[in-house]
Amino acid sequence: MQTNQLNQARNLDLPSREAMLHRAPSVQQFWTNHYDLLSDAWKGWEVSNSDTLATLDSSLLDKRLRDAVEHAWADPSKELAVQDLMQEVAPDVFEFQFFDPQRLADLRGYLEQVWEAQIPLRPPYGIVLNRRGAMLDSRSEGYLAAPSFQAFYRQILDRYMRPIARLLFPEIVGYDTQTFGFSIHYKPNTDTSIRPHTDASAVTLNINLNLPDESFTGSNVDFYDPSTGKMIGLAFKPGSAMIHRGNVVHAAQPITSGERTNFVLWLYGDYGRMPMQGSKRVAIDAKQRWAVPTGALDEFAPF
Ligand SMILES: O=C(O)CCC(=O)C(=O)O
Ligand SMILES: [Fe+2]
Repeated sequence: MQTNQLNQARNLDLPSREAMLHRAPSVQQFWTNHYDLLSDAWKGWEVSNSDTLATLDSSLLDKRLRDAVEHAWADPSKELAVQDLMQEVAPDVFEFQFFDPQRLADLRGYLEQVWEAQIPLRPPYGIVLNRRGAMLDSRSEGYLAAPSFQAFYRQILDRYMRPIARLLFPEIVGYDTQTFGFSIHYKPNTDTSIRPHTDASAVTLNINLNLPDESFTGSNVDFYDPSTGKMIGLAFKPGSAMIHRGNVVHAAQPITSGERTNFVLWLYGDYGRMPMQGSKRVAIDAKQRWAVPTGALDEFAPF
């Protein structure tokens, strides 16, 4: 009975933030031991909230992007129309409109209901422990396992992110079979910034979820420009996305007012493999880009 599991999940004793910060073995054990219970609880939650939960589908995405991507799936020779929507804003960093800002309220409303569900969610601790973030991929314990969210997440990765990434960074083909994702939230005095780092991904898609009236100051994401040795500061707009190779050094500047919410999605190869730095861009046929890998997802998680 999923309602029973929903109650059981809500009554679990969560590890303390202290223990999470120290990455105590008991914390990992907590999430591993309760993996199935928590997944079932999210299923039960979705059933009992089906009347009020927004429908998550491609209608939330920018229409131009959706149309160009749909055409490319139907006829890969049309893929350049997708590339035309991408703007190179730093060397090998591309910005484009991902969500329709007017539709983001549906997604954010859904995520608000997720927070109110009182089902334990594991926060991401890639570099820092982000308090109001969640793991999104089924390989991660304590992930957001609600089936409708998972279908949406998979659609974003398989139908949008992977072919777009292959178009921009052809050398990642074969290093893009596996998926990973988390959400992050910045707010002054809580989680404010991330120091310079690279991601353990072949490619990263970072999508902003701020509503049009949710402005913020600070919180630029800086990307390293190897030609000048300097960082280029870029600002997210509601629903905009940046896509870059995981090995580009980047950092999030402190947020000084407001809040910022993003989804961060990664692709890499089986068991975390990544292309070699500077590996050759091999030309491939457009048809190979617009395809979903047929192998199974493995269980490797970078954090
Ligand atoms: O602040 C951002 O949007 C970037 C986050 C990031 O680089 C990361 O979580 O690895
Ligand atoms: Fe990063």
